[in-house]
Amino acid sequence: VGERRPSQRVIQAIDQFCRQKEWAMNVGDEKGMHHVVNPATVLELGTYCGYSTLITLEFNPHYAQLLYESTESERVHKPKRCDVFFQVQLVEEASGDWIPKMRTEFGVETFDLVFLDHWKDRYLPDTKLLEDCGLLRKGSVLLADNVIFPGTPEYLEYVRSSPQYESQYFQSHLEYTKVEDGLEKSVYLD
Ligand SMILES: O=C(NC/C=C/[C@H]1O[C@@H](n2ccc(=O)cc2)[C@H](O)[C@@H]1O)c1cc([N+](=O)[O-])cc(O)c1O
Ligand SMILES: [Mg+2]
Repeated sequence: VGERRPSQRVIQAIDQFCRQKEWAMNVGDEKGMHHVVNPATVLELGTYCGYSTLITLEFNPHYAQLLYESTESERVHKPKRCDVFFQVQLVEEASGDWIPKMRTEFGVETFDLVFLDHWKDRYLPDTKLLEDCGLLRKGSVLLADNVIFPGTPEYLEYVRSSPQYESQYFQSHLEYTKVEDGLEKSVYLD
């Protein structure tokens, strides 16, 4: 068990603070994302404090600044290797505006993993946008936080009833609490 990477120490400090001092809406250490296959191209919708970030969309300049400081990454278009294993590219825009630009602005063909953790009423429209823009391929994984609390009923209904997805619920708790919540993992079948 080697020395924790700086980013892991930051995560540990965030979890400790949110458990002991002040709750915050990070996906948290219990739900986590550990059961998701090892992705190469990841889109995160909703950076917040950068707890779980890779290519991430955030339009609140305050949260965006937090990410720059915690990962020494530069502003969008000048991706900087902020860790041995991945680049962080932060887009300070609304998901609905920028998903259609992912191919032209970043040369993304398709995403291996999309982590949905932004406004809950954006999960469904943004999923349909990703489909319409051809940014999902056979096997792409949508991982959605908060499908129980605060809840994303329309999104859940869609991915669970659509023949285009194989969907699975990972029961857990709302971060740092005993309230039920969980992650929905939906594999795009194309
Ligand atoms: O509301 C929640 N999350 C909304 C997150 C929103 C984040 O996504 C960004 N964004 C970026 C791009 C956009 O297009 C829109 C928003 C916003 O600027 C914010 O940083 C939430 C709430 C609870 N809760 O217990 O109440 C628990 C959770 O785990 C949650 O995730
Ligand atoms: Mg969340």
